[in-house]
Amino acid sequence: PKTKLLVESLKGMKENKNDQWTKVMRSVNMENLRTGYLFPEISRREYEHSEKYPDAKIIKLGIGDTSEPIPDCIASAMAKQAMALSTVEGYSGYGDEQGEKALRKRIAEKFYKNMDVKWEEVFVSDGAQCDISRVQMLFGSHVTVAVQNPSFPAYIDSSVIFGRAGNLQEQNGKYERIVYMECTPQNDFFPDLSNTPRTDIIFFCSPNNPTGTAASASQLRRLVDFATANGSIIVYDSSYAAYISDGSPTSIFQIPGAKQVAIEISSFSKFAGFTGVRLGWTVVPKELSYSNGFPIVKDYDRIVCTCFNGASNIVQAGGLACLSTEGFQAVSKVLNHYKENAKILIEAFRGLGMEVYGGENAPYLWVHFPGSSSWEVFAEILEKTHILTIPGRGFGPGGESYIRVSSFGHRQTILEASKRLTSSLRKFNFN
Ligand SMILES: Cc1ncc(COP(=O)(O)O)c(CN[C@@H](CCC(=O)O)C(=O)O)c1O
Repeated sequence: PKTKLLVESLKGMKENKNDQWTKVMRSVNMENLRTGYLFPEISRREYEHSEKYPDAKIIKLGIGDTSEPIPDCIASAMAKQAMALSTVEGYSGYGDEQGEKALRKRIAEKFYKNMDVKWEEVFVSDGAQCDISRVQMLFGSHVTVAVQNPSFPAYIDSSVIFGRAGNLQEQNGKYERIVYMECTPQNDFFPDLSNTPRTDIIFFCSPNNPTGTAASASQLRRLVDFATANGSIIVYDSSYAAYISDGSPTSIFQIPGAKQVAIEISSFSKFAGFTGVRLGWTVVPKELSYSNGFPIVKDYDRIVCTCFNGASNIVQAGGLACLSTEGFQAVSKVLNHYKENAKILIEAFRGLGMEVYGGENAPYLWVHFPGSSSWEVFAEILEKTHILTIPGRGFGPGGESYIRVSSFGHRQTILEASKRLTSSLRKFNFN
């Protein structure tokens, strides 16, 4: 297969007779990424549609990008920090690559109370997306990976880039070395671990993108027991934990024993509107070790120091403000706005007799169109209502016949989307 990829890349070079080429061969892992990353493709479709219908008011319920302004007390804290940099006494240069101690301590207190997570195990970053790849740097290309199916694409695509996915199997759209753990309404979106092969790494996202469901304490207990029995490492993505409304665990570290088997990645993006500001964190417990007993946190610290020079001091000031009493009350109000949006959209789809999952513990609805191609449903909804969603197939084979609908948006926009969907979906003929 590698030869096949090499031949293809050489063929690619021959088609381009005029360009000046280097003599450096393209990575076979990059060659193996056979499709573009999902979200830029959605943006491209949006652009195409806006070209076709220049007067249409496109409603964006696709990419999970927040829409409401950052509360003033938080933006002011960032502005204040920015202005301080213009003074001799306020100026500061490189900070600790692991993050400012005050913010690390505040994150540990706010999100990991009574979970025995120490501030020294919290690494502040420029976002969860980047940390997914930094965590991947911890492991060799021989390492085996399991993901939920459907799954946020970054876990699969970064595994391909790091050479631990094998080749894409065209017939089923799966990478041959990745274990896909089926998550469906039939199994309450939690994989059947008794039929799941052992892998070194298990990526697990809860609340889940794209299904919008949150794993229960008993399910996560089973996941931790499974990883403990197999000597595996769970990479747990809790980027949507702030949306949990039904008492499900907000962290894997609420489960006893998780500190011996899990790393947790999280983000300010979705609860504080920091998608463009860029702030996240990763918890690597001191108890977590490789098979030779070496503490993984030491390698993660080395990676952070070598590959990342720390999150912006201005942004970290914003992060601290988010976690103040005033700041967290303010962002909680915005969270409730998005939760209300989700209820409006659920009502619209359920009013049409559709199967809708998620939306209670996450800002995503997972809407089922049995027997339909998700890309066709996506295209038909965009064409008929000028509403952008995301085809479930973009999250893996398990997403076929679903679309993901995000609840980020101004209230008027969501009400307009609800009206359009209600009036138009009845006429759709999905089969
Ligand atoms: C599960 C999960 N983890 C991490 C991230 C990224 O977090 P940052 O802290 O902002 O880096 C997202 C964003 N998913 C969004 C945006 C997709 C994108 O543009 O990459 C989504 O699924 O629509 C996510 O859904």
